[in-house]
Amino acid sequence: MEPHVDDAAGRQAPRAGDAHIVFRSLSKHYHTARGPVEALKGIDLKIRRAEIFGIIGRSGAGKSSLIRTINRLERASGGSVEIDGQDVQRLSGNELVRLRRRTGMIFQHFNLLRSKSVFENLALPARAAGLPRAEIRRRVERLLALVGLEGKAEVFPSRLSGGQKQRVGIARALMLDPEVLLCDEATSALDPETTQTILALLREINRRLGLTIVLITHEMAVIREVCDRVAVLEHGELVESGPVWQVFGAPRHDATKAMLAPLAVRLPEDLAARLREAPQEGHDTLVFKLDYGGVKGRQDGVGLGRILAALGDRAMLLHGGIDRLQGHAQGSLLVGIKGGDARTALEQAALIDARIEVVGYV
Ligand SMILES: Nc1ncnc2c1ncn2[C@@H]1O[C@H](COP(=O)(O)OP(=O)(O)OP(=O)(O)O)[C@@H](O)[C@H]1O
Repeated sequence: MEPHVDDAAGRQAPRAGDAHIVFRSLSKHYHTARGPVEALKGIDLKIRRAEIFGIIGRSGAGKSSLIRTINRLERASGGSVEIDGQDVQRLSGNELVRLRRRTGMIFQHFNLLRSKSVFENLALPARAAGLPRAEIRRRVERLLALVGLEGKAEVFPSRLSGGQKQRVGIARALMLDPEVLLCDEATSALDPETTQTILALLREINRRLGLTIVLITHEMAVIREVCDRVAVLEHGELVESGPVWQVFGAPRHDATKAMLAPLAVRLPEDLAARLREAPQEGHDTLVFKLDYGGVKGRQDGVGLGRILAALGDRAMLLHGGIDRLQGHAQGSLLVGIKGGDARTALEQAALIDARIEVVGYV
């Protein structure tokens, strides 16, 4: 098929999946009274056009510093950040203004002007960009409809719920038709139900407008719900990245495992209370965990026949379940085998295509 050509110079039109934002050996340090703080160290990362990309990390890992280098709210100390091949570090004043128009941003606390109506909040950046009045009015109407706030143009932010304020924030970020939307903890101030509706809206915007969305969050459920790929930062370094099903299905780095721990299947309290390290009188059921996920090719589910064939009919499913993440089966099953000799049981379990961890005996 002929490549689609979009401009007079014959350049190829950007396509979903192309590299859109590229960090090369990016570093950032801050000068503080107590000396330099290395917030980012040698980050190499590509974010693709039209994907939803999540950045996670514990507090102080460098998430805000990283996202803020994209629209140069922070300058890098070394390396580069490119958008469509353009090094944002090298932009002149006017080019920087244009870059900021191409990268909308939304914030945890919405950052709306309280003394201005919704209309005015949306109109301000457009006026600064020199858009004609009629066009501003058209855009405000279209975007308020897109975010589900028709009829709210004259309302003041104080009369809106948190979720509605974030919808205004999203509409404002879209006023200048950006190609990138940066989300800085955009749902962290919202209750779980409102979070779901905002995430659904971000998904819809991503699909309908083909926007590249980069979000930082400390909420793993947000990443799981909405992101295509994810990167994990720890002490300013990129420690792992990949599709969410892979990183969440089989986390490799301790920082990732620690952040995902709250989502992990754990031994229920009643069993945990009876748990022993070795078999004893009355504690002779070997308990182990089978972890499924993060493995290429396992899309259909987990074969019960194989579990039964390997572990025999003394095996009991104690707890857990299998979920689906981006079309991949993943989850954990806690299995018990009564009176089983641990070694034989584990050798048998190894025949099942899962990661195995002995929990103890109950
Ligand atoms: N303006 C600044 N001046 C000095 N140090 C800073 C500044 N901004 C961030 N830092 C330091 O840089 C490191 C990375 O901070 P950053 O805010 O990027 O991390 P984060 O992962 O976003 O953290 P959090 O989840 O707590 O917001 C931290 O050690 C932080 O204290």
